Amino acid sequence: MGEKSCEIEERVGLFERKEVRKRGVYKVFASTIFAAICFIWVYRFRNIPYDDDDDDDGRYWYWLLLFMSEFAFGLYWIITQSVRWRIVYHTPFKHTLLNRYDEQKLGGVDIFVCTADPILEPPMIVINTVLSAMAYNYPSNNLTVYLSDDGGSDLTFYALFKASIFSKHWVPFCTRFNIQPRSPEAYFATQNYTTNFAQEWLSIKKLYENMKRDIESVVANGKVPDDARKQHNGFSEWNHKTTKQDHQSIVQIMIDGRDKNGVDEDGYGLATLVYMAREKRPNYPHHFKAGAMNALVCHHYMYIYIYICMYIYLLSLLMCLVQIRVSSEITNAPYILNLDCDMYPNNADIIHEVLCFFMDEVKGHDIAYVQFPQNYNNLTNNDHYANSCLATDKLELAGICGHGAALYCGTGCFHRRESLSGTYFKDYLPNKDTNPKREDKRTVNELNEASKALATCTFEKDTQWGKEMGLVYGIPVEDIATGLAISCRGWKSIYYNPERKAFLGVAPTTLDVALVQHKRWSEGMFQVFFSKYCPFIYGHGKINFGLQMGYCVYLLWAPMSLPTLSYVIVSPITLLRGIPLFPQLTSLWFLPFAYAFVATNAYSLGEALSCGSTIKGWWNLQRMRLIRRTTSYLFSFIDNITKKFGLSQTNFVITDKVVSEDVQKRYEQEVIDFGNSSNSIMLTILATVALLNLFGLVGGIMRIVIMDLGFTSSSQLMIQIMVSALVVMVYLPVYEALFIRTDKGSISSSIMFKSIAFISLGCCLAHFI
Ligand SMILES: O=c1ccn([C@@H]2O[C@H](COP(=O)(O)OP(=O)(O)O[C@H]3O[C@H](CO)[C@@H](O)[C@H](O)[C@H]3O)[C@@H](O)[C@H]2O)c(=O)[nH]1
Ligand SMILES: [Mn+2]
Repeated sequence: MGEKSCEIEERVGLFERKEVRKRGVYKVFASTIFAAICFIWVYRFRNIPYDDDDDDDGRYWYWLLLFMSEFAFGLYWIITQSVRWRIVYHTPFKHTLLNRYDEQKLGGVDIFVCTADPILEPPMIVINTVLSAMAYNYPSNNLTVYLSDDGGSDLTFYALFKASIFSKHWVPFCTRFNIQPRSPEAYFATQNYTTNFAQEWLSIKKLYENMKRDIESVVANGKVPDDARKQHNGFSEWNHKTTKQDHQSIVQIMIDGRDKNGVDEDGYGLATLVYMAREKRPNYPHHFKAGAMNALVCHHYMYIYIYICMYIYLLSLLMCLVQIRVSSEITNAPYILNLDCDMYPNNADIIHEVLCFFMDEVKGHDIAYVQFPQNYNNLTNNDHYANSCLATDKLELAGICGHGAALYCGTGCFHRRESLSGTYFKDYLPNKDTNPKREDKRTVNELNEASKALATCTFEKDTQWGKEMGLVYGIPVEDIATGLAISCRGWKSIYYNPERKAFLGVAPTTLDVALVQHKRWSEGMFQVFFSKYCPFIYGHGKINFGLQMGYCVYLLWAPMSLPTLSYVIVSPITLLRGIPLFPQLTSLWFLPFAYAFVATNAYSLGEALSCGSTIKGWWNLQRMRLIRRTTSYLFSFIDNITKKFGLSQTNFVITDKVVSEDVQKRYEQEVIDFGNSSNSIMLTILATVALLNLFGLVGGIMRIVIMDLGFTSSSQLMIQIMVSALVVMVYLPVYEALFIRTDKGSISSSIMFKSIAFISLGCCLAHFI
């Protein structure tokens, strides 16, 4: 009986949690790899060549380096098991939700779109995201879209102004014909002319193209024409002195959902649309994206702050006045969706699904946020920059979910408002008033002015913003640190990867941009590891050990550069010098090395294929992994160290979202674009590693063939030959870019000469060890 009622209770929930079964086989397999790793450690430890003094060729040091590397690889492998041990998926039941609740009572959603630069992030991309967010299948009076413009640019404002007009046609078009995706650019690019509503299709497309032409020409000129300025009061906020780094706070409500004029062409209400550029002054740190997010989140808390002050200082009679003010905020919706400007909503029904998680009567109250994977709409078939992380999205993040949490990835994440403000779960009192649409009598102008005060530089001074409240400051991956902090305050979170992708963004299309992005990520994550937020310390006793380890899979990207680099340098150098470092083929000790290598790679290939990758895609991933580890991660490791000594400061290099035609063409042909690198030192290292392994491989083979080494000596060098051969195979496109290609995306000869100089210097030095 008890069992039965339990089953019904499961079914009446708004979502279901399912653990992937049959992981037993995997666990046995993983144990065999673990055994192999242990054997490798034992072999290294027992055979340290102390007494190799007959010819002092530095074998001891090379050996030690490999030992440390293998130790690190092994430990890292163990850490990665935490995200594969218990894989959990969630399914929401949105029909149950809609049957059970009146849609109007579901609660408001505030959508924050962040942009930072009208050149790197073209306003057309930004407004496509805004328009698709406005077109969600959700009651418009409960939907507000805020655009946070860290660029403080009137070009972006102009684009948003145009978009606000276009939305009056676009939103009803979307709902009338129930189309997807609702980003106009993506829609017109992928959905062909349809005969069902040909007339409307053509006319809306024309409207869109006119708007696009206007915006693009204004952006190209870099100046909003005077007649356009007259169309909206908001333009008066900009004058000739306004710059990106120096301007007052600007808040403009572009569409007021309460207003009679805030309706679409069919007479239905539209979502409220707000433009916001927080104040920026040269002397105040602005904390990049985290600062932008906090300026948006804080609306609500400013009032709570006033509320508390007044409570203490004023007569209780005044209380009701204050309360009126608290409840008469701009929106103060209970849920917040956070989006990067290039991540457009691709699934118009997703809000209902997310609310299933938050509103589940039994399991929903402790969920702080629901994170979606980062997906892209511009990937090539074999994804040659390995931008999509298929296995990460399908398995690893679901594996972290097995520990009751999700990684907050900065975009495509729905938050419960309180969880972002630093509230501990134990102190959380669910707000029963889910319909925050206030009966606010203030005019748009009054609201604009009131909100400006909340977006000033000084507002956060001496407060807990960026520390205990809001998104964490001072770390380039504010998202990861914030998510961890929320989990440690007792909240749960959910990772949800629905069939139809919820959001699509723009992936980097050149190697340079891809590496810079990974540098920022790995740097930020390693910084988290070394900050007070280190999961093992900060999370101790608050989150389970598996989750602490799960975080480290990502936080430790940067230091993993060192063992990888040691491997791909030591192996060719010792080949050139004929120093054996591995067991020979006939020795039993050869087995653990071979097994660990073959088993982990075969598994990773199988995993990638089962997650929808191609063989070539997997191969590309191996190349990118090696490139990232030897460049981006290395530099972020070094930068982290220099930062510790105060030699450099946190920075946030924005990912470039524009591409020239030439670059786009190479991208579509899956040809790696090495060119135009702002960071030629990364390319030099890349070329050095590639050439060194080529020389090592050739040198090693020649040594065996020409010097006619006996079987024993040559088989002792076999693993080193294989390591270098693998690097050479993975790096084939690098040699092509060095020696064959002549296009703009190839590697310049000056870089080649620099690397050859490096190698010669390195080999000379190696002789002195
Ligand atoms: O001073 C800044 C810098 C950036 N941004 C915005 O932050 C977002 C992410 O920047 P982007 O350059 O596209 O970085 P990505 O590497 O693509 O971003 C990922 O990684 C970041 C952390 O490194 C997270 O903040 C992002 O949400 C996540 O998508 C963009 O919308 C920017 O407009 C700001 O609002 N203010
Ligand atoms: Mn981005």
